[in-house]
Order: sequence, then structure tokens, then C-alpha cells
Amino acid sequence: MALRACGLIIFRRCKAGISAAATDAIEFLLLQTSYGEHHWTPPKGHVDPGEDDMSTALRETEEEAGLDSSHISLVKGFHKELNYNVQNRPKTVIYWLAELKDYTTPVRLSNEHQDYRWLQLEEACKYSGYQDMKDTLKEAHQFLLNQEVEPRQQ
Ligand SMILES: Nc1nc2c(ncn2[C@@H]2O[C@H](COP(=O)(O)OP(=O)(O)OP(=O)(O)OP(=O)(O)OC[C@H]3O[C@@H](n4cnc5c(=O)[nH]c(N)nc54)[C@H](O)[C@@H]3O)[C@@H](O)[C@H]2O)c(=O)[nH]1
Repeated sequence: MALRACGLIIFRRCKAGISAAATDAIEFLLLQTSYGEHHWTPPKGHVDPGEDDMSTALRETEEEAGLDSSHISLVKGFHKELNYNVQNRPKTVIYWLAELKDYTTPVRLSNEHQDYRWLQLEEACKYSGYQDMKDTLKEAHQFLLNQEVEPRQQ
């Protein structure tokens, strides 16, 4: 059976970017592991026995970034499944999208991570390096762009 992990792609919007250029102000949170290849991913982790996927995503986000459900708003309609191999075992990772409500809320790392960054799309893709995560970040960004355009057309 595939390993299963769940997490949240957390983003925040810079205060300065409220007008037409708002989308340039979107920053994604990536955490760098303190072990292994020191790779960068959004907060996520393995599903515990009996735990549902969303509970895992929220628990891991709180454990790894110190952000709980009072700090974030889930974005409805965005859900992405990544499938890759880890040491020759298939792994499935489910991500939802969530906005940090207050731009200034601090991130608090656990000992699983050694660093974090808030990154605009292009930089976030470079830090990740994985094609499937780059595609996911681009899709999330586009999803947010579409959301911003729609209200203005009404
Ligand atoms: N000392 C030590 N300890 C480790 C190590 N390893 C784990 N621990 C322990 O496990 C606990 C973590 O538990 P959780 O937090 O519950 O799980 P996850 O968050 O799921 O964490 P993982 O790091 O296990 O899983 P991934 O991020 O999935 O990385 C696995 C590999 O997949 C590749 N990869 C990553 N992302 C992508 C992607 O987006 N796209 C693609 N295509 N590939 C991607 C990349 O090649 C990477 O090397 C830690 O506390 C440690 O104690 C290790 O090497 N040394």
C-alpha cells in the first residue's frame, strides 16, 4: 500500500498588494527539512492510523509551522494529489490550500525543519525543485488569480 501524507499549501498576501497587482503579492510557505536532502515542501506529514486526511493536514501544519486553524482560512475548491516514490515505495500526498489570515503571524518550526521561507511563485518553484510540486504551486497561484478576477466582473 502507498504511504499517505497530507498537508496544506499555505500562502499569505503582502499588505501592499491589495490593488490590481495583488496577485504578485502572494507568498507561499515552504519549510526546509533538518534531515536528509534538506528539501523544501509545504507543511505536511504522514496520516496516523484512524486519522482522516484533513485532520492530518491541520495537525502537521500546527506541529511543523505553529499555525493552527485559527490562523488560516481554507480555500474552497482547491485540492491536489501528488504521487511519487520514496525509496522505491509509492507515496501519495494530498494538499489543500489555505491563506494565513494575518500576514504578520510568526511561523514556529519544530525540530523536523531548520528553516522556512515565504516565497513568490517563481522562487517557490526554484526552492521546491520537484516538477509535480512546481505544477501544483502554479495551479494554486492560477486558482487564486481566477478568484480575484471573478468578483470584479460581476
Ligand atoms: N534522520 C532522518 N529522518 C528522516 C528522514 N526522512 C524522514 N525522516 C523522519 O521522518 C519524519 C517525517 O515525518 P512526517 O513529517 O510525518 O512525514 P513527511 O512530511 O511526509 O516527511 P518526509 O521527509 O519523510 O517525506 P517527503 O517530504 O515526501 O520526502 C521524501 C522524499 O520524497 C521526495 N519528495 C519530497 N517532496 C516531493 C515532491 O513534492 N515531489 C516529488 N516528486 N518528490 C518529493 C524527496 O526526494 C524526499 O527525499 C521526520 O521527523 C524524520 O524524523 C531522513 O532522511 N533522515
